[in-house]
Amino acid sequence: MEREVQRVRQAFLSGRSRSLRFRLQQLEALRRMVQEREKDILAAIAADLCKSEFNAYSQEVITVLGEIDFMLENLPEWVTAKPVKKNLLTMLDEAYIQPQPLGVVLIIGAWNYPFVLTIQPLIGAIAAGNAVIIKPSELSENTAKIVAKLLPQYLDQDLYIVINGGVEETTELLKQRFDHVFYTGNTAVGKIVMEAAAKHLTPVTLELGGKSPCYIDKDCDLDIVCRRITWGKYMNCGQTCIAPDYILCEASLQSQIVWKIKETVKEFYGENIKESPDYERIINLRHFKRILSLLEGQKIAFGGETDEATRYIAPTVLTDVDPKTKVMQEEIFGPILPIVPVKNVDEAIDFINEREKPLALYVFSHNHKLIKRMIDETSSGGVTGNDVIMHFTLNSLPFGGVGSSGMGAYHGKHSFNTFSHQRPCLLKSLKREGANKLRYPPNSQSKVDWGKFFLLKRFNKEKYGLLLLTFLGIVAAVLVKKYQAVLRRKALLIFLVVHRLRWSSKQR
Ligand SMILES: NC(=O)c1ccc[n+]([C@@H]2O[C@H](COP(=O)([O-])OP(=O)(O)OC[C@H]3O[C@@H](n4cnc5c(N)ncnc54)[C@H](O)[C@@H]3O)[C@@H](O)[C@H]2O)c1
Ligand SMILES: CCCCCCC=O
Repeated sequence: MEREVQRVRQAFLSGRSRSLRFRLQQLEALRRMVQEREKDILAAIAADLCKSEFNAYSQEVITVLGEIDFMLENLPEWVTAKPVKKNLLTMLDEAYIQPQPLGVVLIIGAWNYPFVLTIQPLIGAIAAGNAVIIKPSELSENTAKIVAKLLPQYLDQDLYIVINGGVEETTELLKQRFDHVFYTGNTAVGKIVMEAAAKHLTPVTLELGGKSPCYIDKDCDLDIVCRRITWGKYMNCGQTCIAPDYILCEASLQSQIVWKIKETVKEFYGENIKESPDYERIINLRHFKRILSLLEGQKIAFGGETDEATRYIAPTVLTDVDPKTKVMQEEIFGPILPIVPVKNVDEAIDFINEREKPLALYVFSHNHKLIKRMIDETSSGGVTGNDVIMHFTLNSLPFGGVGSSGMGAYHGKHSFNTFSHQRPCLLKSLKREGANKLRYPPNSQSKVDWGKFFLLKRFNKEKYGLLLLTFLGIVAAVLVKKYQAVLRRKALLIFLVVHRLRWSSKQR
């Protein structure tokens, strides 16, 4: 492991990942990989999650291709140094922010969207000029294998490598020194990752989970609301980090919601859900059993059918759920949707605020003010109003958690920033030493007053005239510097005119 990391570091130190041209080439190669090997990628995702090619393409591949296109289009602008505002002391200097790669980045992927959750951070890390070690999740072993097979065929083989393995390999990897660790997965492992990174003072991005609430106001079109929730909850068999975890609504809405979700499930997956190509399976037996245990003692309004052999759990809704029961204590990450009755929006807000900060929050209402109030009075990684999941798809929005749902964010420019160091640069001249004398010892009241003037723009009234004079002097100096060529030409002109006038008067 140590040797592998060393090899990647040496490749980074060669400097070749830094040029804009190289980054664009690698991103184009990655795009080619996705396009040319699409069938293999879709087959691997299908084998891991029992997912149709259509779903694998629209939930994972489209996002990856969109992200690459977005980077290719914007990277030339993002990599350029950005001049910044200056103060009176630095007005003749050069001051700018230069984004630079961090170095060697470790990306630890998750299994539930095994392709996009591994490749999308990789795109950001390449765009920012880093070298990368990718550790896909061992739970989605087919996608892990295809990623390890394809990447070296298209990308620089020393700068970007894949290491496959489970907890043991990840533990070993985490002992190494990285310049950034980007982890997607559960909160408990997030703590392990952060602790390991802290030993090297390595910054981390933690894309974690949590119980994302979904509040339904009574002022709503319930047909539309339930269709959108059904889509987001049962997509990928509920194994989506930002799936609505539970519903909060007034008790009187419960039966209508149950009925409408049931009807929508029929519309989406047909009478025999098991036969639907659009309905996935639970990743493994451990998760299957964990999800089943959440049903114990609950009132199942519909669903609840299971099949251990195929790890099938039907879309299920629970009503009148007691917040103290197990299903409300941990992230469900499966196709079970509890409804917790609340009296009103105030109680819903309190309910959310009494718990850990979730990765996503969903609010449905015709009342825009109510949605804004929910946003103002709660906290979550992201929000979608009157829909679910969709904030993930907009790469101008940073995607990430807050509190126990994670730290840091990515997607689009936010990925580029996550994997870059924003290096502040100030370039001074060795001339104009006069102004610098202000900061050299011995210090004095007069120097402090000058400092106040230059940095805080505060005047000492007695010295007002003097300061004003200095200021005008500086302005004049700046103008002279800026218009040097023009002034020189003007002076020459004046000289020639005067000379000519003198000459003509002598002639007369
Ligand atoms: N925020 C997001 O973008 C996002 C996306 C997907 C999943 N998630 C969250 O991830 C969770 C589900 O994923 P998971 O945790 O089952 O994924 P997982 O078990 O696949 O773990 C993720 C990674 O952590 C590694 N790992 C597991 N145990 C480890 C240990 N003890 N030490 C070191 N490394 C270890 C695995 O090898 C894997 O690469 C859910 O909570 C979900 O909400 C979050
Ligand atoms: C439509 C794609 C959703 C991906 C969500 C990622 C977290 O699990």
